[in-house]
Amino acid sequence: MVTPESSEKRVAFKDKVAFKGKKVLLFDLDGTLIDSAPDLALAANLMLAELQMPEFSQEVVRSWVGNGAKTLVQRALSGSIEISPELDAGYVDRALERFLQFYQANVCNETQLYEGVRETLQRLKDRGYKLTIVTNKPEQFVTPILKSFKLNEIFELVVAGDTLAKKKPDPAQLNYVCQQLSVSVQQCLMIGDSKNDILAAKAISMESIGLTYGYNYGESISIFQPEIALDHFSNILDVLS
Ligand SMILES: O=C(O)COP(=O)(O)O
Ligand SMILES: [Mg+2]
Repeated sequence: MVTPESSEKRVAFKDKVAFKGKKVLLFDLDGTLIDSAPDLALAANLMLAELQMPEFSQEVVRSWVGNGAKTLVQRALSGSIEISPELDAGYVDRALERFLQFYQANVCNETQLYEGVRETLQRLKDRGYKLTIVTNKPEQFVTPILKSFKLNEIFELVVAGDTLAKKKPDPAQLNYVCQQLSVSVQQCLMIGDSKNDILAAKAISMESIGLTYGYNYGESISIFQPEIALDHFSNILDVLS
């Protein structure tokens, strides 16, 4: 869906490059490069079934993705995006262990790259940009997914949800990319589908692109005011030189 705000910005940026001086692109993974919701929902429902708890549709699980595996498990056990304060920590840990096992076994069953992702990444790399991943997904899943899509070589750096002590919306992972690749915040651009991506970027005044097709808890990404909101991954080529 094109919101009035994103249409206006699209018109403003039409026929000209919107982002200048960028060297490094930071891509979110789930909901940006890959649609992983079917496999996340499967793993969550296998865990819930084992615990004899109600299962949820893929659409509902999709709206719980974005803050890493543990939060997803807590939301599934609560049956809501709001985590129940009554959840026992030991129970959550045991459920999480099972979720991780089920997800590991099904990490790339139905997960798909969004349309245009492979070609667009290659064209951006050919234009000289360094490509990186900044995801809240645990590292143990990121590597097999990238390998299964033969995308492990295209990224200069992968920062996963458990690489550092903090994850998005905290900007620590974004700062880490700047340090590791010796670039300034202004030379970087965060590209993601969720408010976590946009808020992390804003926290350090990094510019960002919001993608409208991913998982943002059922809300429009434009609300969080990325510099621009795009409906298709390949539109990134239009706003970068
Ligand atoms: O694993 C998640 O919760 C979301 O991961 P993402 O940061 O790649 O969207
Ligand atoms: Mg995401």
